[in-house]
Amino acid sequence: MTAQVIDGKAFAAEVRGKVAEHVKRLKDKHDLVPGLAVVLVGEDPASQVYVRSKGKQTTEVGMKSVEHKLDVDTSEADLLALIDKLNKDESIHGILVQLPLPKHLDEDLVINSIDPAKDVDGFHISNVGLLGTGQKSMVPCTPLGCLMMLREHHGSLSGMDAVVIGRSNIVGKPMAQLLLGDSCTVTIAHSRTKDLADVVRRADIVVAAVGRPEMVPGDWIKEGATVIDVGINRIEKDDGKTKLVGDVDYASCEERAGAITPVPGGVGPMTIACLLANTLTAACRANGIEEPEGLTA
Ligand SMILES: Nc1nc(=O)c2c([nH]1)NC[C@@H]1CN(c3ccc(C(=O)N[C@@H](CCC(=O)O)C(=O)O)cc3)C=[N+]21
Repeated sequence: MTAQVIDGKAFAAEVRGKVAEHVKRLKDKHDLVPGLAVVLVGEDPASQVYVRSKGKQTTEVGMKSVEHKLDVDTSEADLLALIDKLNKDESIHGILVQLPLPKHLDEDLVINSIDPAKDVDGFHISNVGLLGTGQKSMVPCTPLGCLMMLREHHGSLSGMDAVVIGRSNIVGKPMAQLLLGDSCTVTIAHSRTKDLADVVRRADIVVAAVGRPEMVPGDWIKEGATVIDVGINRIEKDDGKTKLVGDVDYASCEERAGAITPVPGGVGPMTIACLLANTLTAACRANGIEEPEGLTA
């Protein structure tokens, strides 16, 4: 079997189109412009590229984009003061603090100081708890993007066997919650899992989110399974140039899977599209306006 390629880039463009339509409606009907603030501490070049592309896409869908670039040695008190200011700013509906933060800053403390209603990353403990209990929450962007692609491809996920490889708070755990919410039988595997190959071989859906380049070989994949590759790893090729690869070995997995997301052009673009969708959702909720369908879990 040769897998159908799930085109995350095209799907993300569709999602952004939907977001843009709703943003226009908010402006016309309610004179409301959703605003997203992105906070970047330090000058990691990869983060800067990512923040720039978020800012550009935010403006393109008609929303307000604000970037705060802070010095790498910014104090915790100063960062918390900025978040407090953004929490109180009525023109800002979404706040994203780019992770990871420099070592001297307490990530949990910082994330939990964001108003949960503006926590468009869905990382605040209160959103984590709401998601875990099946209540309305802000849903983390990467898992939400994966869920949207799975629903689009399969329709219903009910009763499917799903294996999530990776147990991070930002992808693995929330992904498992979302799949459970859609009635999958969910296994969370990780670096200590015994017989990982056998666990993965049972899966109708494999979500790879470990951050290890090409670690899932094709012979772990059940014939016809759907493979969602969350990894974005920059590796050096033999000729000294670099390229982006995922957490699965694409060439061999593609031969066995029924469907697969590529890297780049898969989960990555959907993550940013979902960030915009979450900002729109947050703006609607903050103003008691009915939120659009199909843009959240
Ligand atoms: N609070 C917080 N929230 C995040 O969501 C967050 C974060 N911090 N820190 C950094 C990571 C990374 N991340 C990416 C999103 C999209 C692409 C993306 O669109 N990638 C393109 C390729 C880009 C390229 O060519 O380098 C693709 O996969 O096609 C990449 C990386 C979100 N992150």
